[in-house]
Amino acid sequence: MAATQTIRLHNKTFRLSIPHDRLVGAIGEVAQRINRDYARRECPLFLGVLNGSFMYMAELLQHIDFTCEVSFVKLASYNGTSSTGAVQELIGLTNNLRGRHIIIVEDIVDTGGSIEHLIRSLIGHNPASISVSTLLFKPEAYKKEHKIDYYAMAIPDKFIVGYGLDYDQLGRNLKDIYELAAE
Ligand SMILES: O=P(O)(O)OC[C@H]1O[C@H](OP(=O)(O)OP(=O)(O)O)[C@H](O)[C@@H]1O
Ligand SMILES: Nc1nc2[nH]cnc2c(=O)[nH]1
Repeated sequence: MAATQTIRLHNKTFRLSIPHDRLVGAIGEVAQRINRDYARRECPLFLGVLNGSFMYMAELLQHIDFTCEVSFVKLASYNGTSSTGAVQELIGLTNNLRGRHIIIVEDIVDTGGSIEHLIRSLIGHNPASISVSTLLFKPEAYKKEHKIDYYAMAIPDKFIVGYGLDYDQLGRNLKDIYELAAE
């Protein structure tokens, strides 16, 4: 079924930006790169960042063909359509990470504040390696140094919702990605 062209969440209008089939195709391609790079590493751990990563994690893992573990942590920095700049504490990390190969799974890397905070916390646990995988990457907004190893799509610096991403908690269930329309 064709995707709805515009939607309304709270008081804002969003228009269709990336249809579901393009998301799934791009995720399949990034998964093949991860499969090649991690084929010989012992039991890598995919570490999803809640809430937004649940859709990307679910699709990505269906394309991964090596033995792996999956876990989730939570961070939160966004309020409404702009960053609060304050990344909250990492919660929910129960795994022993010493010597593990960790692949962080994010829905979006924007300014990079969240992944920088997460990477700093993870380094303290002495993992064997850390890489970053994200569904969407905003290169124009990114302000940090850490390499974004695996991104399915680079997008312009516009606020988007859908496929796990929210506007004030709404829109996470949308199967396509929508961008904020000019008022
Ligand atoms: O690169 P940044 O500028 O830090 O932005 C990216 C972060 O923002 C979103 O999380 P958010 O804090 O909105 O929490 P959520 O996943 O629960 O919606 C997203 O899931 C990333 O974690
Ligand atoms: N929903 C949503 N969350 C974000 N977190 C960082 N950037 C974005 C964005 O464009 N949309």
